[in-house]
Amino acid sequence: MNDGGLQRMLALAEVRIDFRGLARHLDIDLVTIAAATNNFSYESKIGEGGFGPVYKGVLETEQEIAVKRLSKSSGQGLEEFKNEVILISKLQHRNLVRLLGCCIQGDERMLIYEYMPNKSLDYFIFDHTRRTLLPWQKRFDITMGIARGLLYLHQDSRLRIIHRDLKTSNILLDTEMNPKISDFGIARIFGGDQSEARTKRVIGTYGYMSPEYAIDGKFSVKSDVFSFGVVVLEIVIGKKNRAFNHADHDHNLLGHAWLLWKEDKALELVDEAMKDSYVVSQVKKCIQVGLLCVQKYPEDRPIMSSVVVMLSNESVTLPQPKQPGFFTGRSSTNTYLMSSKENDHLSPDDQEDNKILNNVLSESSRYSFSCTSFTEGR
Ligand SMILES: Nc1ncnc2c1ncn2[C@@H]1O[C@H](COP(=O)(O)OP(=O)(O)OP(=O)(O)O)[C@@H](O)[C@H]1O
Repeated sequence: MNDGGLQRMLALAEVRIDFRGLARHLDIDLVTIAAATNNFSYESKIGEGGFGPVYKGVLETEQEIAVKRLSKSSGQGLEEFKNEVILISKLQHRNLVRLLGCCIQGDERMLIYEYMPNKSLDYFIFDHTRRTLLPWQKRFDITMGIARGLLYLHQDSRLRIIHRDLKTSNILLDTEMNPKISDFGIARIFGGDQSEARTKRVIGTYGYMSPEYAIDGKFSVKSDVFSFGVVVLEIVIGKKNRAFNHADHDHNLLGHAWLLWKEDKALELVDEAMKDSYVVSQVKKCIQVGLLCVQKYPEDRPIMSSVVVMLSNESVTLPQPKQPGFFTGRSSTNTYLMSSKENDHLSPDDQEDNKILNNVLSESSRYSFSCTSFTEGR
């Protein structure tokens, strides 16, 4: 075993040993949670994620909580559940959602978080009316907050953590609309100087996954950076990458942004809802940073510490973004392939990517599939 593998094993062993103590420390019993959520009543339910329903509750101390109740058919095993508990309980940053406790009793597994009254970022930016509640300055602050939260995960916390499912709906908003990254169910810890891993079980959300992760199962800080880039572009443009379509071409939001960027028409991308509120230099910078993050090759993408510097420093000169990964969208015939005319303009590499994509992407937005001949990094 190489040094990276050994260090990762040690890091994992450390957190697993910790788990026994942590579980006791964080344990909230079922009776308390049932009382807080009015026995998981229909009225208390605030959402439903890939792993099960989420309820709002109020503890006796009057603290508001969000209870993520793992459904028995969710596919999230005890391991993934423990993973989320271990990870979040060890992390403390103002841009990460705080875990208050967990419950493992009989068949029941629950995670108890601080309650975020303003739901998630997608609830605002993809809604025709609510998007007006997020003027430019707020969107910029949210972008910075997400960048700082991700930087903490990648570099500043005691562990190096790859989130693997960063997306607009995983950014929760507190009372002041500060962003908090949530949903660590499939996050992975890297040990020592490990920088990349492969998995046979690719889980994530189409529209946010980098090409190397979706196709090869390879993940690293750079695959999170790709997802971050998609989120940044969605924040500025106010449209969802996956749902985007355009009358003149078959590109997704990334491809569309790249086309306009190259034609020096980036400002045409800006969400109409904030037409009067944005700062041109900041908006252009965010689009450029977004495009740098979604570049096809991981080595071309910046790391999060550079992203934070780029976003917060007016005088930094940024490189020109190269072609994004996965920039073709869904055509009207519901295929992920570009039209043959457009496909002809692509390099053989990209044509191959498109073919593979067409084969692997299913209709469900959250999916899991196996890549052959890769070893599981776990
Ligand atoms: N701490 C919280 N406070 C308030 N609402 C929350 C909280 N956590 C989750 N929610 C709400 O519950 C919904 C479901 O969240 P969850 O994290 O389980 O899934 P998701 O991110 O929407 O989807 P997926 O599991 O497919 O990634 C979210 O849309 C969000 O509005």
